[in-house]
Amino acid sequence: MKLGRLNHIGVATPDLAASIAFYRDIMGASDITEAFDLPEQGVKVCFVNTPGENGTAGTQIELLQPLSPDTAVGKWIEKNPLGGQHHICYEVPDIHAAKAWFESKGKKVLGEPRIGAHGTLIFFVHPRDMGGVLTEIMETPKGEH
Ligand SMILES: CC[C@H](C(=O)O)C(=O)SCCNC(=O)CCNC(=O)[C@H](O)C(C)(C)COP(=O)(O)OP(=O)(O)OC[C@H]1O[C@@H](n2cnc3c(N)ncnc32)[C@H](O)[C@@H]1OP(=O)(O)O
Ligand SMILES: [Co+2]
Repeated sequence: MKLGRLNHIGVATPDLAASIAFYRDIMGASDITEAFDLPEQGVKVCFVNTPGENGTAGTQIELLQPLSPDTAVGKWIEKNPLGGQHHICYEVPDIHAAKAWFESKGKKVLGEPRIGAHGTLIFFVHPRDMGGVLTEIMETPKGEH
Protein backbone atom coordinates (compact mmCIF):
# COMPACT_ATOMS: atom_id res chain seq x y z
CA MET A 1 0.00 0.00 0.00
CA LYS A 2 1.26 3.57 -0.68
CA LEU A 3 0.82 6.37 1.90
CA GLY A 4 -2.11 8.50 0.71
CA ARG A 5 -3.10 12.14 1.19
CA LEU A 6 -3.72 13.31 4.75
CA ASN A 7 -7.43 14.08 4.36
CA HIS A 8 -8.17 15.37 7.89
CA ILE A 9 -7.14 15.52 11.50
CA GLY A 10 -10.05 14.67 13.80
CA VAL A 11 -10.25 16.99 16.83
CA ALA A 12 -12.79 16.14 19.54
CA THR A 13 -14.37 18.96 21.51
CA PRO A 14 -16.93 19.27 24.33
CA ASP A 15 -18.16 22.55 22.80
CA LEU A 16 -18.33 22.78 19.01
CA ALA A 17 -19.39 26.44 18.99
CA ALA A 18 -16.41 27.41 21.17
CA SER A 19 -14.05 25.42 18.93
CA ILE A 20 -15.45 27.07 15.80
CA ALA A 21 -14.90 30.50 17.42
CA PHE A 22 -11.33 29.48 18.33
CA TYR A 23 -10.43 28.44 14.77
CA ARG A 24 -12.13 31.55 13.35
CA ASP A 25 -10.94 34.20 15.83
CA ILE A 26 -7.60 32.85 17.07
CA MET A 27 -6.40 30.78 14.12
CA GLY A 28 -7.87 33.05 11.43
CA ALA A 29 -9.85 30.35 9.63
CA SER A 30 -12.04 31.84 6.92
CA ASP A 31 -13.60 28.66 5.56
CA ILE A 32 -15.55 26.63 8.14
CA THR A 33 -18.44 24.43 7.01
CA GLU A 34 -21.89 24.30 8.59
CA ALA A 35 -22.09 21.68 11.35
CA PHE A 36 -24.21 18.57 10.79
CA ASP A 37 -25.14 15.52 12.82
CA LEU A 38 -23.79 12.09 11.92
CA PRO A 39 -25.91 9.89 14.24
CA GLU A 40 -24.36 6.63 13.03
CA GLN A 41 -21.03 7.88 14.38
CA GLY A 42 -22.61 9.66 17.36
CA VAL A 43 -21.13 13.04 16.46
CA LYS A 44 -21.99 16.58 15.41
CA VAL A 45 -19.25 17.48 12.92
CA CYS A 46 -17.96 20.42 10.91
CA PHE A 47 -14.79 21.02 8.89
CA VAL A 48 -12.22 23.80 9.09
CA ASN A 49 -10.73 24.00 5.59
CA THR A 50 -7.02 24.92 5.63
CA PRO A 51 -5.43 26.53 2.56
CA GLY A 52 -4.26 24.07 -0.13
CA GLU A 53 -1.58 24.49 -2.79
CA ASN A 54 -2.05 25.42 -6.46
CA GLY A 55 -5.81 25.49 -6.05
CA THR A 56 -6.06 22.02 -4.50
CA ALA A 57 -8.04 21.49 -1.30
CA GLY A 58 -5.98 21.62 1.90
CA THR A 59 -6.09 19.15 4.79
CA GLN A 60 -9.10 19.74 7.02
CA ILE A 61 -9.54 19.93 10.76
CA GLU A 62 -12.59 17.78 11.49
CA LEU A 63 -14.26 19.12 14.64
CA LEU A 64 -16.29 16.47 16.47
CA GLN A 65 -18.71 17.01 19.35
CA PRO A 66 -20.30 13.84 20.80
CA LEU A 67 -24.08 13.55 20.44
CA SER A 68 -24.17 11.59 23.72
CA PRO A 69 -21.74 10.23 26.34
CA ASP A 70 -22.23 6.62 25.19
CA THR A 71 -20.48 7.15 21.87
CA ALA A 72 -16.85 6.65 20.82
CA VAL A 73 -16.13 10.39 21.04
CA GLY A 74 -18.29 10.79 24.15
CA LYS A 75 -16.24 8.11 25.93
CA TRP A 76 -13.01 9.78 24.76
CA ILE A 77 -14.14 13.21 26.00
CA GLU A 78 -14.87 11.71 29.44
CA LYS A 79 -11.16 10.82 29.61
CA ASN A 80 -10.04 14.04 27.86
CA PRO A 81 -12.49 16.73 29.08
CA LEU A 82 -10.74 19.60 27.26
CA GLY A 83 -10.93 17.71 23.97
CA GLY A 84 -7.95 17.35 21.64
CA GLN A 85 -6.50 15.45 18.71
CA HIS A 86 -8.63 12.34 18.30
CA HIS A 87 -7.65 10.65 15.01
CA ILE A 88 -5.88 11.06 11.71
CA CYS A 89 -7.44 10.22 8.33
CA TYR A 90 -5.59 9.16 5.19
CA GLU A 91 -7.08 8.66 1.73
CA VAL A 92 -6.78 5.45 -0.28
CA PRO A 93 -7.93 4.70 -3.84
CA ASP A 94 -9.53 1.35 -2.88
CA ILE A 95 -11.02 0.94 0.62
CA HIS A 96 -11.41 -2.84 0.36
CA ALA A 97 -7.80 -3.40 -0.77
CA ALA A 98 -6.67 -1.15 2.09
CA LYS A 99 -8.72 -3.13 4.64
CA ALA A 100 -7.19 -6.39 3.38
CA TRP A 101 -3.71 -4.82 3.62
CA PHE A 102 -4.07 -3.76 7.27
CA GLU A 103 -5.61 -7.09 8.23
CA SER A 104 -2.77 -8.92 6.45
CA LYS A 105 -0.37 -6.97 8.68
CA GLY A 106 -2.25 -8.07 11.82
CA LYS A 107 -3.76 -4.63 12.47
CA LYS A 108 -7.19 -4.57 14.10
CA VAL A 109 -9.67 -3.02 11.67
CA LEU A 110 -12.72 -1.78 13.58
CA GLY A 111 -15.84 -3.04 11.84
CA GLU A 112 -16.75 -3.05 8.17
CA PRO A 113 -16.24 -0.02 5.87
CA ARG A 114 -19.15 2.40 6.23
CA ILE A 115 -20.03 5.83 4.88
CA GLY A 116 -18.16 8.64 6.64
CA ALA A 117 -18.60 12.40 6.85
CA HIS A 118 -17.31 12.92 3.29
CA GLY A 119 -19.86 10.49 1.85
CA THR A 120 -17.29 7.82 0.98
CA LEU A 121 -16.45 4.51 2.63
CA ILE A 122 -14.20 4.66 5.71
CA PHE A 123 -12.88 2.35 8.39
CA PHE A 124 -10.77 2.80 11.53
CA VAL A 125 -7.68 0.87 12.70
CA HIS A 126 -7.19 0.41 16.43
CA PRO A 127 -4.70 2.85 18.00
CA ARG A 128 -3.03 -0.04 19.85
CA ASP A 129 -1.77 -1.34 16.47
CA MET A 130 -0.97 2.11 15.06
CA GLY A 131 1.57 3.57 17.47
CA GLY A 132 -1.17 5.00 19.67
CA VAL A 133 -2.89 6.89 16.85
CA LEU A 134 -6.51 6.07 16.05
CA THR A 135 -6.26 5.92 12.27
CA GLU A 136 -9.11 6.43 9.84
CA ILE A 137 -8.80 5.25 6.26
CA MET A 138 -11.10 6.88 3.74
CA GLU A 139 -11.73 6.12 0.10
CA THR A 140 -10.84 9.15 -2.02
CA PRO A 141 -14.03 10.79 -3.35
CA LYS A 142 -14.55 9.81 -6.97
CA GLY A 143 -13.00 12.20 -9.47
CA GLU A 144 -10.38 13.27 -6.93
CA HIS A 145 -7.83 10.49 -7.54
C1 LIG B 1 -17.12 8.79 10.42
C2 LIG B 1 -17.39 10.21 10.71
C3 LIG B 1 -16.13 10.98 10.86
C4 LIG B 1 -15.37 10.86 9.53
O1 LIG B 1 -14.20 11.25 9.49
O2 LIG B 1 -15.99 10.43 8.54
C5 LIG B 1 -15.30 10.47 12.03
O3 LIG B 1 -14.09 10.44 12.02
S1 LIG B 1 -16.22 9.96 13.40
C6 LIG B 1 -14.98 9.62 14.65
C7 LIG B 1 -15.64 8.90 15.81
N1 LIG B 1 -15.71 7.46 15.54
C8 LIG B 1 -14.73 6.66 16.01
O4 LIG B 1 -13.80 7.06 16.68
C9 LIG B 1 -14.89 5.19 15.66
C10 LIG B 1 -13.61 4.40 15.97
N2 LIG B 1 -13.33 4.41 17.40
C11 LIG B 1 -13.62 3.30 18.16
O5 LIG B 1 -14.12 2.29 17.69
C12 LIG B 1 -13.27 3.40 19.64
O6 LIG B 1 -13.13 4.76 20.00
C13 LIG B 1 -11.97 2.61 20.04
C14 LIG B 1 -12.16 1.12 19.73
C15 LIG B 1 -10.76 3.16 19.31
C16 LIG B 1 -11.77 2.78 21.54
O7 LIG B 1 -12.97 2.40 22.16
P1 LIG B 1 -12.96 1.71 23.62
O8 LIG B 1 -14.39 1.50 24.02
O9 LIG B 1 -12.04 0.54 23.60
O10 LIG B 1 -12.37 2.89 24.51
P2 LIG B 1 -11.29 2.80 25.64
O11 LIG B 1 -11.31 4.14 26.30
O12 LIG B 1 -11.49 1.57 26.47
O13 LIG B 1 -9.92 2.70 24.82
C17 LIG B 1 -9.19 1.50 24.66
C18 LIG B 1 -7.75 1.93 24.47
O14 LIG B 1 -7.63 2.74 23.26
C19 LIG B 1 -7.16 4.05 23.61
N3 LIG B 1 -7.87 5.00 22.77
C20 LIG B 1 -9.21 5.18 22.71
N4 LIG B 1 -9.50 6.18 21.82
C21 LIG B 1 -8.31 6.62 21.34
C22 LIG B 1 -7.93 7.63 20.41
N5 LIG B 1 -8.87 8.40 19.79
N6 LIG B 1 -6.62 7.83 20.14
C23 LIG B 1 -5.67 7.06 20.77
N7 LIG B 1 -5.95 6.07 21.67
C24 LIG B 1 -7.26 5.88 21.94
C25 LIG B 1 -7.48 4.24 25.07
O15 LIG B 1 -6.59 5.17 25.63
C26 LIG B 1 -7.27 2.84 25.59
O16 LIG B 1 -5.88 2.62 25.73
P3 LIG B 1 -5.33 1.81 27.01
O17 LIG B 1 -3.84 1.84 26.85
O18 LIG B 1 -5.96 0.44 26.90
O19 LIG B 1 -5.86 2.61 28.19
CO1 LIG C 1 -12.67 11.47 10.75
